[in-house]
Amino acid sequence: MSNLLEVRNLSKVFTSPGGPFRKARAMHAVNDVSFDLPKGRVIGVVGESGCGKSTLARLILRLIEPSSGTLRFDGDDLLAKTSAEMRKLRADMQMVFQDPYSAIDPRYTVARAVMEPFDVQGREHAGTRESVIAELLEMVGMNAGLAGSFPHQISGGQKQRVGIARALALRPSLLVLDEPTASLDVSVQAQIISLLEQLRDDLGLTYLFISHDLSLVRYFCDEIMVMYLGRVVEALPDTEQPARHPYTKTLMDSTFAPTPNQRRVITPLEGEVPSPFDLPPGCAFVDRCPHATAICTSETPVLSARGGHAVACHNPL
Ligand SMILES: Nc1ncnc2c1ncn2[C@@H]1O[C@H](COP(=O)(O)OP(=O)(O)OP(=O)(O)O)[C@@H](O)[C@H]1O
Repeated sequence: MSNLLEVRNLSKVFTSPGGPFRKARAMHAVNDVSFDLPKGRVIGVVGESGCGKSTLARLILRLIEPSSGTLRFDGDDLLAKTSAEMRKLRADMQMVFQDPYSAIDPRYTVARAVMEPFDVQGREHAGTRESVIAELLEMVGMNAGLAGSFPHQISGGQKQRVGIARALALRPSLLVLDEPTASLDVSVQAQIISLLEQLRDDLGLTYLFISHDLSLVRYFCDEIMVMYLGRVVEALPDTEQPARHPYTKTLMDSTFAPTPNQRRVITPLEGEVPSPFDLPPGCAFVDRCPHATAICTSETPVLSARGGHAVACHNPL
């Protein structure tokens, strides 16, 4: 299986400017992340709020520029592309957001929203505008009669279907799904997940699926990357693997749900996430880790693999 996406040592540092009473500070929102996404696979990226999931997504689509690292998409060096080349390439790599309508003018009808990618890219489409709109709406399980509706006239689930139709309009091969169901009711969440599964099969799509919800990621994805404060701390080659990183174990223990429509109780992790600006020396998880030993406070563990299962921990389980 060839790789659609290859990410190597990708980092993003945000700096906060200093002032008369404050030093300038740097924060590694994404820190030395490497992975391959083979064509047709679904990799889930999971972690608590602020761990860098959305920043990783935006870096991959080059919506923001990395501080260092390399990105290859279908064999091409993405970072060597000019902005005009990137604009064309973006047709092939699309993003679905948690709130699809945050990026769409509220005065747009459903029809205009799903056709906007053609207008922005100046692309021709096969068939009449009406037939393309009908086809896109059908693809996401929406009645063509809703084409003339405005966002306030349709439900949250329908809005997300419009967001997915928009993302599919130019027939991408990669979809980056950033918490696509997080703002939806549980039953609607399950419908959107099954739509995404069906689209993956029908269109041969490759997904990077970002979520804070490990049970959903385990249900939906082929592989899982667990992020903690900008770093990948564990990469599981399949969803049945037991956790080897104590952080992943805690996330797994605090959730249960064999399917997305059987909801779960989430027990919050104990202890504070350290400030991303003042990372302690050693492992960033040390203050919350029941297995920490002296080395964990002094040496940052590197991600190392055993049988395709990688973990960054001095005392893996
Ligand atoms: N443009 C920016 N400027 C400065 N800091 C930023 C910027 N974007 C993100 N950050 C910081 O980078 C860190 C990672 O944020 P990011 O949004 O990627 O996390 P996340 O895991 O997606 O969280 P959430 O699920 O809450 O969106 C956070 O500490 C955030 O405050």
